Amino acid sequence: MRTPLIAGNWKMYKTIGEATALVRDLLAGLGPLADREAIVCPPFTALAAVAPLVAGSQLGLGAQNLYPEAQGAFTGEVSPVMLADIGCRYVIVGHSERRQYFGESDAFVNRKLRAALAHGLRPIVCVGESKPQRDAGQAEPIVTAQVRAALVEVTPAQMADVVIAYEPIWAIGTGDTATPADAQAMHAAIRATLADLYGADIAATVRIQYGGSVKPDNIDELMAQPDIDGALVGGASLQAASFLRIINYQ
Ligand SMILES: O=C(CO)COP(=O)(O)O
Repeated sequence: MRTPLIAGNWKMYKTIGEATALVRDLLAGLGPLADREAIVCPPFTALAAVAPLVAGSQLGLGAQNLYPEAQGAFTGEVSPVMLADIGCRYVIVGHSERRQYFGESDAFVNRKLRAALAHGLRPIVCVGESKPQRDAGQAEPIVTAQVRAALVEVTPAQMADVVIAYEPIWAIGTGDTATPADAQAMHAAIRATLADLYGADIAATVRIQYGGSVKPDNIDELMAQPDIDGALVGGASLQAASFLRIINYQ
């Protein structure tokens, strides 16, 4: 019912030359993807070079951020219209690095998510707790509150295009991944929140990815969990061999 989505978030890595080389390697190594979807999210500067390479291929394209207006005097920003124009289908919103380093609030993340939807992009909205929050037993209320805040004024019909990524902050870039059981518990709590907001039928269709130190050696057990519908992969998406192994999870 839910087609798992494996997404590579390249963050601030890869020149145009490095990006196109990686995409060529991925395309060369990718077998048929019957039961799953795979995308890459390069930095803005590489999108135009990567787009024609992946067009018509099995690899989809996403961006890492957007500004929630179609156009205007917003120096340095990139609009959803521009991302759709360049060939993006997905866009990451609310990554913890943006919340932490660029002060993005829940309300701003919600604006971005709705702007993405309004322009035909599928938002991948990131939620996740910090280590002190987890240690204080607050992980679940914090994450489910982030989900509710991100989805303010999002209609049931629009939920078909929304992807949620649970990324515990303490697991990002640390090698310290959540256990499959802990990740599953949080994914189930997120799905229960979606059921509360939209009903069980819609909640059952929304894809919830796990992110945070996803590697070739832990992807299989993560994907075996019933509520884990894909992965948002940082470091291990920067090399073709490791990302291909993750895409080809068992
Ligand atoms: O933040 C992440 C993906 O958005 C996860 O990064 P790592 O896979 O490098 O931990």
